[in-house]
Amino acid sequence: MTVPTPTDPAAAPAFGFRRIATDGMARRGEVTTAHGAIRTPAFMPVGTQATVKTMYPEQVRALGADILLGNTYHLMLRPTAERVDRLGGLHRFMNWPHPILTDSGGFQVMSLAKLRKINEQAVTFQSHIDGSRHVLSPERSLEIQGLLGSDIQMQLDECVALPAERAEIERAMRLSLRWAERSKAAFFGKPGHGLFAIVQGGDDEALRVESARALTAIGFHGYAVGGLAVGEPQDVMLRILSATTPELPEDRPRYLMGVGTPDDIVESVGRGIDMFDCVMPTRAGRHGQAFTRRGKVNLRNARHADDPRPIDEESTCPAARDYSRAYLHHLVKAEEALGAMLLTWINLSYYQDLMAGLRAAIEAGRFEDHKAEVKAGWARGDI
Ligand SMILES: CNc1nc2c(CCc3ccc(C(F)(F)F)cc3)c3[nH]c(N)nc(=O)c3cc2[nH]1
Repeated sequence: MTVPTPTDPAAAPAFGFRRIATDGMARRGEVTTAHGAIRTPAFMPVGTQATVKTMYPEQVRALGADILLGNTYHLMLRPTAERVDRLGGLHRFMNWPHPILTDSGGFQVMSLAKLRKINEQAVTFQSHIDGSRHVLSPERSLEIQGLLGSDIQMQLDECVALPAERAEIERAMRLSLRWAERSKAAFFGKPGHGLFAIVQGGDDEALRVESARALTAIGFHGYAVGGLAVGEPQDVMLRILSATTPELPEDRPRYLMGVGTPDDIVESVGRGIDMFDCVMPTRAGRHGQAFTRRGKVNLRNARHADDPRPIDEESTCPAARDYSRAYLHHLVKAEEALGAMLLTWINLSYYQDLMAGLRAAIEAGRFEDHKAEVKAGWARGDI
């Protein structure tokens, strides 16, 4: 195959980000990619194995999702990136003709694979599916993401779980910086496709500032804040964000990886984050939990057995409006598939409504008031 000549990612014509409004540190923006635009602040549903579990792609789109996440680690193992490429790429494969972001796979290797080893060159590991051996280097990760055809590609990085020794955090942060350089050199920026770097540095503000400044100097289409939502308390995450986002370019999107609860998202938007992903709305849905504007409801709880009310009669989502809590409770207890489907629908709908509300509030210059209103709703507790 022809070796693509690397281009400077910053030069790719159609990939872009524009800020429409700002309110304090909060930003209302729009990312443009080869497969369409992403309204920010944005929540990106997780589609690990080329599907958002229990949802049709048309449904996910109808809820207002502009972009989905796919996973290099899972898809390289099954069905393999080469097969997805032969079948027309991930957009065609999963019938999602809108933007897709893929993670680089390192995080999943460290949390899922067996016998994994990391060195300067790459991560090597054995598949959790069949034990086969694999090598994931910064270059191979981008080759896979390119074969999948994802619109936003992530550099390969090393994320350390917290708490961790400073020396360990520093080692992983510097390796990730060297891998960022190699990723930029290897990135073949087709028009409308972007490469994001990932800031590391654990819970150490000085290391975070060093990582953010070094990555900004290299130059990327966007910047993710990695190494968080790995067990640290919310106040630590927010302190790190407050130290990190001011060091990132204002005219590029920022993506906080793996975050989070509705409260995490509102607080992080207020600290200058534009893009979020989290398994919570989908995973919690499969476990019987509903996210609502009045807080979380656990439909496994017997108190719902005779409750004829829907989850939220004012919701535009049929799953939250047309089904009783008693019925949802029954489905969850009976472990019926429809239970997971309806609750996932409810949760993704709530997360997209939350993001739409934040976007409107920033545009109207009333982010702080809106934040207070949303938090008051969660505190009502009469759910
Ligand atoms: C849950 N907390 C968390 N998730 C984190 C993730 C994964 C994000 C992700 C991407 C794609 C998918 C897919 F399933 F939809 F594909 C699922 C999850 C990180 N990823 C990288 N590269 N660096 C990090 O430092 C990092 C930190 C993370 N904290």
